[in-house]
Amino acid sequence: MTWRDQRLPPDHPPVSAGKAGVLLVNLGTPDAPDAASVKRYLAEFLSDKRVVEIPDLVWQPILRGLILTTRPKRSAAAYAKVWTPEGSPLAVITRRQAEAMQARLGEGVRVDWAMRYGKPSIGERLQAMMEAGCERILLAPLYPQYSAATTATVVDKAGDCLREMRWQPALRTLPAYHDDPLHVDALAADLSRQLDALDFEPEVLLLSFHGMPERTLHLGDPYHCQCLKTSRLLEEALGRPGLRFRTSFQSRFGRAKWLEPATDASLIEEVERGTRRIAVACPGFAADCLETLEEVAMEGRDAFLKAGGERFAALSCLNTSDAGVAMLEKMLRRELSGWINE
Ligand SMILES: C=CC1=C(C)c2cc3[nH]c(cc4nc(cc5[nH]c(cc1n2)c(C)c5CCC(=O)O)C(CCC(=O)O)=C4C)c(C)c3C=C
Ligand SMILES: [Fe+2]
Ligand SMILES: [Fe+2]
Repeated sequence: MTWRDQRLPPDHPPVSAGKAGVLLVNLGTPDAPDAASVKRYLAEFLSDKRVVEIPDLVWQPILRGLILTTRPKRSAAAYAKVWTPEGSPLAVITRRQAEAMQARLGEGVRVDWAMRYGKPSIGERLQAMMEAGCERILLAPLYPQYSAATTATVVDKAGDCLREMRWQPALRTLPAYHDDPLHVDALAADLSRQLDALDFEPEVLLLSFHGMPERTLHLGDPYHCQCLKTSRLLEEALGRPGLRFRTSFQSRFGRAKWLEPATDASLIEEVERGTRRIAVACPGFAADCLETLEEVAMEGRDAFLKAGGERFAALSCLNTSDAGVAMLEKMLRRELSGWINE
């Protein structure tokens, strides 16, 4: 007989315990594609010291006085172009990924999802999981490549929330999976399927990753190297000798130097060197979002065609594709080892 089988005294608070849970986390997104919601979201996101590594005394006046007075309107217009009836693509896809994992992992594990910035928050979902009896939680930041600005800040936030709990869950975290054969094979299978379905043959496959300030590379962030490794492994796994591969970094923010080459400049450079047919994939994003659907698939396409390119295809992220959910299930089962019946 375990303590759980014993009868509790009548005045004892209710006990619900013994389960394992998985919390999928992605970056975060505004509640609505309007300037006020985007402002709230950006204020939280860009005040994170893991994201903008400038002392508050210098940064907060720039953020409050300049960025939050100009950017929300422009970003809201971009969000409006990709918003769906169910909400922001990033939130909708992350929720569907969690639903797919719940169906695959079964009732023995509780699967939930959260956003690092905005809603549903990590704190709210961790609390709900604890209340549902999850004494063991696998925190899964859905970033294939590690960076302090993404992966680490998810763990920081979970730590902040746990600090407030009397009864804490045991915590595991999903490591970055940039070179995990499960990830590389899933990307290769899914991108092959999409390339085969195109009505043209691209000359170039551009692999576009979210950028980071170049300084973070010199400070020891492994993000840049992990992006390049994903690219190399993906090129090998795709095995398409007729296709030329190229890696670039998108979404530059602020005045500092960011990782290069930039995606927008690379697209124009390709046209200048004679490329007319291109496909772009974003293997640093687990789910399609503003950066892939608007910046690459809309802005990138327009710029490429305007410069003289003829065919442009933006390929989807793994999202809830067969390859994507099969990969996620295998990775989660591996990380849950010993916590669930295999
Ligand atoms: C995939 C990894 C990501 C890294 C690394 C990353 C670093 C990073 N981002 C900014 C600034 C912004 N990013 C924005 C959107 C955004 N970023 C990621 C992912 C990474 N960011 C995603 C998935 C998204 C999309 C969110 C969505 O709602 O769809 C934005 C907001 C949009 C805008 O106003 O342009 C900003 C700002 C910095 C400064 C940074 C590294 C230091
Ligand atoms: Fe970003
Ligand atoms: Fe590197």
